[in-house]
Amino acid sequence: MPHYDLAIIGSGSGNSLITPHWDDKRVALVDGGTFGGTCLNVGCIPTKMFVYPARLAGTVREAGPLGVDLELRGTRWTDIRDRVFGRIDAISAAGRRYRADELDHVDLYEEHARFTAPRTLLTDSGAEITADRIVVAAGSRAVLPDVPGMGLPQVHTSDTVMRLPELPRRVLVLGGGFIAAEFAHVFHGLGSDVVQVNRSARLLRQHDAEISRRFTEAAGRRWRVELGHAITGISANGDGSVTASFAANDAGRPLSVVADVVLVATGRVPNTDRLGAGAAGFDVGDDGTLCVDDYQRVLSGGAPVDGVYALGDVSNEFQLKHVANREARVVAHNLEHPGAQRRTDRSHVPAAVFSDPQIAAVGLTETQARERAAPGVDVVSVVQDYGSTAYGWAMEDTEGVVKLVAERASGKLLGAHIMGHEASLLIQPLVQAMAAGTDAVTLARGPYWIHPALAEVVENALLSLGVDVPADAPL
Ligand SMILES: Cc1cc2nc3c(=O)[nH]c(=O)nc-3n(C[C@H](O)[C@H](O)[C@H](O)COP(=O)(O)OP(=O)(O)OC[C@H]3O[C@@H](n4cnc5c(N)ncnc54)[C@H](O)[C@@H]3O)c2cc1C
Ligand SMILES: NC(=O)c1ccc[n+]([C@@H]2O[C@H](COP(=O)([O-])OP(=O)(O)OC[C@H]3O[C@@H](n4cnc5c(N)ncnc54)[C@H](O)[C@@H]3O)[C@@H](O)[C@H]2O)c1
Repeated sequence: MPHYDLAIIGSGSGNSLITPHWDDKRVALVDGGTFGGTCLNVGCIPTKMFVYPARLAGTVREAGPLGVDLELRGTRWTDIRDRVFGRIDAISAAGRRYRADELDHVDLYEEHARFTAPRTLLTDSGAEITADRIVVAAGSRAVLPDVPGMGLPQVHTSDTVMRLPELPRRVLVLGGGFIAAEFAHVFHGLGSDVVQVNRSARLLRQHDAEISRRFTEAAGRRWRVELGHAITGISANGDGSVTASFAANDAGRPLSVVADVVLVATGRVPNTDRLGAGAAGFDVGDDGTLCVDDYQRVLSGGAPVDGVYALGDVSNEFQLKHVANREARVVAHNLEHPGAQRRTDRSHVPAAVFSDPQIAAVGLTETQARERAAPGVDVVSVVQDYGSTAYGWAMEDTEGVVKLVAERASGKLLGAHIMGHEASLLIQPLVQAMAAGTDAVTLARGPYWIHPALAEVVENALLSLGVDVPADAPL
């Protein structure tokens, strides 16, 4: 039975734990999927490499009102796909080769493993691995509704839909979250007829209600959006297409949609259930996450298990790569400095939805801020249009908004929500301010804001927020 100083389940964010500290020690890296994990192979990176060309195609629509008559002669799906995976597959292969062949102190196990005891793993081929320290970085996977037809070859998840042999003529997108919003934009932008069907009444409903409402309307202006319908089944038609059937949530009419490809984007679950967490006695949350404390130590009966850590989608509810990366840095430190353990700070985690329009958010929604406000604390909010700034005029923008939520008396920023061009860039000064504890007045009046950059919409939102301005505030 091989024994290691460190065993890691998952070659996504887990791969970054193999620092020079381990050069003179023995490390096992176990991954039953594609080397490099979700973000690299089927997640953040390839999706954004599809989003960008889809966005370029969309500029044709935006240019006309500005007096620039562009014509879209077509998009080349196979060229786009091959550019994306030509780059990504090579990175995954090189990473795999490095770990498998070039590092004497690392053993790569390319199979699924589960715990049989807190520091013992059993792989599918029967190899038993013990280690002084084990890190679980096993990620999450897509879940599909339990209805007939989900096994049809036309039905895809984000794992497979980017490798299609050709651009489908008709795409049905199921769901109203991040993945659905991004892929509806990709396929619409590249030229497919897209129908997005969501069970609830708004898209991106975890977002601030104002943003969610505005995004639902904006998406409906681009592709067909059907709300309040739950899938009941998918059946194959004789011509290679499928028909998906939906029941209305209320007394409304049922719906059926014919499509060549169905993308199911109805959420992801942590891979905890396939890890033998029960055999090891680890705590599992109601949402299926492996329970960890602030130091990323896996818990058993509420107490940390010596030497066992977890990070990323398997153990946090964010399911975001920048959170997994941060947690990996904390775990790497804690493995290397057992006497000086550090905590993960998750207080101001931003996220962006790379759809059209783009969305970015950090902190509380207005509803959450009002519900959570301490007695006597007044919460204020503002919605500032991109179109109220000079750059917004240049763009002839009619959709973009910055929404801010803050405490009136202290000016403390509680939440920021942006929809529109490069929302993911515009939000970053607000993320920085919230992380550093900079109040709205100081952020608005301290630094210079470049004129007439689009960032002025953030400056103007801060200035119109309605927080109290101290007498000695910068002018
Ligand atoms: C379509 C899509 C787009 C996304 N876009 C973004 C984005 O733009 N920005 C963002 O921040 N996040 C995005 N995410 C989320 C992001 O990809 C994840 O949060 C991140 O990859 C999680 O990293 P991880 O290390 O926790 O897990 P992963 O990268 O999933 O790694 C887990 C690895 O563990 C392996 N594994 C699992 N169980 C076992 C086992 N029992 N034995 C052996 N191996 C096992 C798997 O094969 C996998 O390789 C996206 C996700 C998807 C699906
Ligand atoms: N840009 C990014 O950062 C990015 C991009 C993609 C994915 N991600 C991460 O991946 C995670 C998973 O993405 P996702 O879009 O699959 O999940 P999600 O949780 O964002 O959305 C799931 C959607 O599916 C719907 N749904 C759930 N069960 C359903 C059912 N049975 N029938 C119909 N609809 C159903 C939900 O109402 C919701 O609209 C996200 O939470 C996010 O953290 C991030």
